[in-house]
Amino acid sequence: MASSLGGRARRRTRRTHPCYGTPTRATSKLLAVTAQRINPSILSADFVNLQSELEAIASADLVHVDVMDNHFVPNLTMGPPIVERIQAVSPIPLDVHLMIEDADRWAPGYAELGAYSVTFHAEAAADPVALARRLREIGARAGIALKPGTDPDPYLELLPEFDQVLVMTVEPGFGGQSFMADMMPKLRRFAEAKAALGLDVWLQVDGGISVDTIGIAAEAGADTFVAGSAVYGGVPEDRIAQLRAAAAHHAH
Ligand SMILES: O=C(CO)[C@H](O)[C@H](O)COP(=O)(O)O
Repeated sequence: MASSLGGRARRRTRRTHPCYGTPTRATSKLLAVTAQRINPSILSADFVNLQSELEAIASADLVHVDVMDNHFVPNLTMGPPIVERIQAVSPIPLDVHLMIEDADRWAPGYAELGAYSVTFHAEAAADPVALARRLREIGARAGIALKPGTDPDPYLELLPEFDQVLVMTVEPGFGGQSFMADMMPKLRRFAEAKAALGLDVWLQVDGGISVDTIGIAAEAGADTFVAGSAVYGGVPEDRIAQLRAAAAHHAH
């Protein structure tokens, strides 16, 4: 599939991290024994000072970049030009979360600009498997996200096609919402499928993650935690350390 980001979608050097290396299928195998990941969401950062806000979270694992189009969700954030600049200056790899319609068309461009991981919504993709394969072919980790109301069943058997599953623990669109503990049975279904299939797919949660809720998600099988207001609502480095400690307490 050709990229639809026009001249901006030049292939970029993928920003790697000493802990991760290049995100190939082989690397993915090595990551089977890794611990949990804390991915701050820059949705809660000061958008006027993004570079210093990125430097403030250098102790995190990946930076979660929320791309919203005001169609798939009722909010608008950024597109390829800004993500490309974030990619250029971020001290840690990019975990791009696309909350946009027509993911089949737009997602490959984010992989081409060098994002380490690109997650699209199941509800916004016509052919999730073909799209995931395309993302992997470009060199990114392929993620699929499910809104709270989306049935996990069709995706359980597709798990080998993905490097990450994002179980939304709020309705996508805004930071600062309350954690939906009733998403834990869905998360457990994916954790069980992951174990049964012997996969190292990352299970991510996003929305309302704090020191009070991260343990609930970790207990249900999450290993990758997105936190916006919980990180940027204080001193980011301290908040990241606190979240890491709280998650580790409940690690599987
Ligand atoms: O995807 C998102 C919203 O759709 C954000 O990543 C999420 O809301 C993070 O914010 P918070 O941790 O404050 O809930």
